[in-house]
Amino acid sequence: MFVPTLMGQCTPEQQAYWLPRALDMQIIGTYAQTELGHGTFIRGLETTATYDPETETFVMNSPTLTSYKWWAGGLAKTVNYCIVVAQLYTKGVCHGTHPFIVQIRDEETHMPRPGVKVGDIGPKLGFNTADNGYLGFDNYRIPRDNMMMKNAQVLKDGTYVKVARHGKATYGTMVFVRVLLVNEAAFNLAKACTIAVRYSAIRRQCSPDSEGSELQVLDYSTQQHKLFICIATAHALQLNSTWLWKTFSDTLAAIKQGNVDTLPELHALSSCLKALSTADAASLIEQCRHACGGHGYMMSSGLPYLYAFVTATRTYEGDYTILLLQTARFLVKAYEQVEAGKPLTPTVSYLSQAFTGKKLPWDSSPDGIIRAFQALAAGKLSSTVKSLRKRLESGLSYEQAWELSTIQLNGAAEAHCRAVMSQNYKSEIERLTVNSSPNVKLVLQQLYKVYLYYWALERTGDLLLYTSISESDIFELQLRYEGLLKEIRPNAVGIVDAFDLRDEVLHSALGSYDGNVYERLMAEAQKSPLNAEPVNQTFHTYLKPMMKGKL
Ligand SMILES: CCCCCCCCCCCCCCCCC/C=C/C(=O)SCCNC(=O)CCNC(=O)[C@H](O)C(C)(C)COP(=O)(O)OP(=O)(O)OC[C@H]1O[C@@H](n2cnc3c(N)ncnc32)[C@H](O)[C@@H]1OP(=O)(O)O
Ligand SMILES: Cc1cc2nc3c(=O)[nH]c(=O)nc-3n(C[C@H](O)[C@H](O)[C@H](O)COP(=O)(O)OP(=O)(O)OC[C@H]3O[C@@H](n4cnc5c(N)ncnc54)[C@H](O)[C@@H]3O)c2cc1C
Repeated sequence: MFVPTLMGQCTPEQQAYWLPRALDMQIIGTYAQTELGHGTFIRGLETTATYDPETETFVMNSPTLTSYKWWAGGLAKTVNYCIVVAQLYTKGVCHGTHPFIVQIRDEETHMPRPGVKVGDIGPKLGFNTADNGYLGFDNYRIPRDNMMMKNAQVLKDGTYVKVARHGKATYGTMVFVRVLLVNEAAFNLAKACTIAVRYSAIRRQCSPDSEGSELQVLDYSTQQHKLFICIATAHALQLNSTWLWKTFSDTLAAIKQGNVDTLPELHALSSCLKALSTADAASLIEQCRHACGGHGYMMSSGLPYLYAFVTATRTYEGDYTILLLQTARFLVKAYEQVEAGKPLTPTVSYLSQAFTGKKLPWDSSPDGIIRAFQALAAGKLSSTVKSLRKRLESGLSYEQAWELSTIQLNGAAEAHCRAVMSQNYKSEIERLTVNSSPNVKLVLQQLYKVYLYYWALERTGDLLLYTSISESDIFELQLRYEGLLKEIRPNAVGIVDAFDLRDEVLHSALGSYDGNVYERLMAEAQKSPLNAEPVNQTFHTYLKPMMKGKL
């Protein structure tokens, strides 16, 4: 995050100085925004940067315990510089949070600079190879030029000048990383399903009839139900990530031309796609672990590590709930635009036909299911706005009414995102397979149908509310879904092989290409330090005395 922030928040002159140093690794940096007391609410950050025109420096301070920076990766022991987000004061006025480049350690000795308190935050659920750190300042001075001045400037005399065309321009790095995280979610989920599907083809358990041989666990319908949605979702996330990257690049190009009109839509999309992709990837990676039974619980399966790594992505760079609420703000505005007969931006354009007051006629084709997801999102949005307005009519302030409606707002944003993801999944497959063989097309279509049927069956309650789906339609869809799993089964191992992930990348005794699961589990077990000696010294120190009654 250090380098993208240098790229996004510095003037060309600042970039010319800092970027080559960072890219050459002459300096190592991190992004220190979150504090002990605040992560989500950026405006509530407490670190201060007060401009002193006498010395043309900013004085950095951590006025409270809760103002200590907390979490930045590599901050504890590795980095010597960091980007610190602090409340800017000049001429006695607070101008809100701004980013600063701060040297925290000596470039030669690596000692913390006087006035800098830095350390490690301790062990975490995962990410323990990263030295996430804390950081505090005691009247620590940095040169005026170290304020990142692309979007706002403090002149030598202390005059504050706002440059950016958009109030949230300094949040740009977060948007960029949210876009990247959708790709990360796809990649890590692909790893987990490669491990679990390969293992399920090797693992045999139970025999349906007492005479026959035991079945590969991959042949059980319930195992297919657990795993094929993981493969389908990995593709859904990958294709949505490519699409989002293009949307991001287009918006960035427009902003460079001075046009910020598409930024709100990008923010709404990157927020909900980051939220849903990281949450889905984490829960499906855990599902892959369940699918591997006891051996999935071994660190050597690779799955616990993957889960611990990915579940953090649901929180960092904007917590799941918080980001869905950001999308909800955008959706409520879109609702108001429909009411006012104003045009809508592309990803919410479906709303213009959705508020008919009638249930959408059920159609079980893929296009029909996508329309049903859109109807569901529109229906939820409409009910949410009704709740919001009822609360306003009862005399509550907008903020109070909004807070009381946040459960519904999150539901509407999640439904919207699922509809967007489903639509993109389908259209990206169609676009990318124009010249593909019929077999490749068939397999990819089977996968996106699994995604659509799975989520339709997960949301039958909502579909009953907002579409004309009947009990027999649901029954028919369930049978179709179960049939599809059987069609995919013969190709399942080939499909995960096609992710083309090398054994070194999977790092799993269960998921290696050669399928030598048991040999690898045993070889990994031999690495346990407890196997280094036939009798462990704790036997003599504790067990034997206890057994002899001498403890
Ligand atoms: C394709 C290339 C592939 C390469 C692959 C390489 C792989 C690389 C792997 C990548 C993995 C990277 C891993 C890096 C490790 C990361 C470690 C983690 C780092 C961090 O976590 S850094 C800290 C992140 N912190 C957060 O995200 C905090 C979350 N909080 C917020 O974002 C905000 O506080 C807020 C949005 C919740 C609220 O902000 P605020 O109070 O200021 O705003 P309001 O709610 O009042 O809203 C006001 C209006 O502003 C709009 N808004 C808000 N944010 C944005 C934005 N970012 N952009 C545009 N607009 C924004 C709101 O929508 C409001 O608009 P409205 O019109 O008034 O409704
Ligand atoms: C592994 C890891 C690496 C990280 N790396 C960095 C880094 O490099 N740099 C950095 O600056 N930060 C980093 N972070 C911090 C991260 O960005 C924050 O933890 C994250 O943004 C969430 O903020 P928080 O911890 O303050 O959670 P909180 O906001 O305290 O959330 C706690 C709970 O309250 C809920 N909540 C909060 N506000 C509201 C609201 N308004 N409405 C409804 N519910 C609400 C949340 O949904 C959540 O359930 C990292 C975190 C982790 C876990």
